[in-house]
Amino acid sequence: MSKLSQFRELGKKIICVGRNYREHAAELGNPIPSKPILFLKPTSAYITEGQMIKIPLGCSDLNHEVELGVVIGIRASKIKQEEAMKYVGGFALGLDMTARDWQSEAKKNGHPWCLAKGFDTSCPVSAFIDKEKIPNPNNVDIWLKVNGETRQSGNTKDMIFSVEHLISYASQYFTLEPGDLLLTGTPSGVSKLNLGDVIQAGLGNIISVQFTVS
Ligand SMILES: O=C([O-])CC(=O)C(=O)O
Ligand SMILES: [Mg+2]
Repeated sequence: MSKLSQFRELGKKIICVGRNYREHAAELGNPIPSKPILFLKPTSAYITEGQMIKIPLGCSDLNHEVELGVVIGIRASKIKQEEAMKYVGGFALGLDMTARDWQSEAKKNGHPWCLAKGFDTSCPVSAFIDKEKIPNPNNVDIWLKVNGETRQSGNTKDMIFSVEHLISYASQYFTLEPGDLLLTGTPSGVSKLNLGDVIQAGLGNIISVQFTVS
């Protein structure tokens, strides 16, 4: 299991969940989903603390989305919700950086979100968090500040679909592999970032990260 401390090198995919908090779905004018909305980011999107978030060329509305990340510990295919936690190796805090202008255009045209969500530096992550540090991932405070001002402040108990439900659901379609990261969706408060902004984000007082937009 110690290998999971390098989940970014080990994992083959980043599976993201969209609209998993009612207030965030509402703030973007989207309906509440009746089943999880999944999309992928490439692992080339990863950055870790000390690296900068880059505004992608041509993007004029880069947004932050703070999310609880679940790191898969054991290969999982078509598993039941009741057994899902056995396959969890640990956790991470992730930022689902989003080019909102590109995403809005893609939504309007029925195009994929690949570029809007998967560009280089679109997945800043914390260090690996041991599984024991988060005994109940469905009740964790999650927060994000920009230049010291709170923008997002939520709790994973407000997720529409629980961590167990998401793992089970995703595993019906993708074989989950050790090191894969599942980002569980963002609470409300997403907002536009500018050059030089400093983001601090965390899970309660379990972990916090800092990234600069450059
Ligand atoms: O772009 C969106 O709003 C969908 C999403 O990733 C989320 O809800 O976390
Ligand atoms: Mg997101």
